[in-house]
Amino acid sequence: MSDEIKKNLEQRVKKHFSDSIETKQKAAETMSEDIVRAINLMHQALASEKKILACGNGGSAADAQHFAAELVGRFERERRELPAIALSTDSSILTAIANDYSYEVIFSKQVRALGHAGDVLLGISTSGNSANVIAAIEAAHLKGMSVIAFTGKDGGKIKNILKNSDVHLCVPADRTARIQETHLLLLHCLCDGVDHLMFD
Ligand SMILES: O=C(CO)[C@@H](O)[C@H](O)[C@H](O)[C@H](O)COP(=O)(O)O
Ligand SMILES: [Zn+2]
Repeated sequence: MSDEIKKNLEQRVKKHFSDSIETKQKAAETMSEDIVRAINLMHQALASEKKILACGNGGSAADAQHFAAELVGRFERERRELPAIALSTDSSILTAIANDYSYEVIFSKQVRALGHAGDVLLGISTSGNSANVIAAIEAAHLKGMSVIAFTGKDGGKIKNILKNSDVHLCVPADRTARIQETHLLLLHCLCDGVDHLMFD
């Protein structure tokens, strides 16, 4: 690799870092109040023995799993297990529903199967437009569940279907990578906030 190519790549890497930092700083300024609302919603559900269902596609599927692992296993401290299920993990359920019905209903059918009133759905979509996350939110509402939606860009279609009692955390960025990086930070804020309220 030539020195010029190396230098160019280093510049690109540094730009990712500075853009990511900038997005997160902007998010801290504009989103903190709503992040606290999300912590409160999740804490109220978990303190009443209710559970969290989480869903998303691609990188957001990984985020849903990451979050469920931190609630069921642990985040930063030893504490009792907290109930959470990622709806993106069971390949038999996912392939059967996508094959027999459609990809659009892979999460909503699981919400109808597993969700109860008082549970919380965490729906993650950087565009706010993934049809299967939208269908999951609609199914959650019909079940009497609350919704926390992680989006970005202009919030997409999801921003129009949320209720006042739901929480919409829309990252102020247009690039999917920046939005996803900030979503991960939001998840860790939720884990920390819930642990603090429940176990400190
Ligand atoms: O991780 C990435 C891109 O960084 C991709 O896998 C990305 O998550 C997928 O394209 C998703 O299908 C995008 O869906 P969404 O965030 O718009 O709901
Ligand atoms: Zn990604």
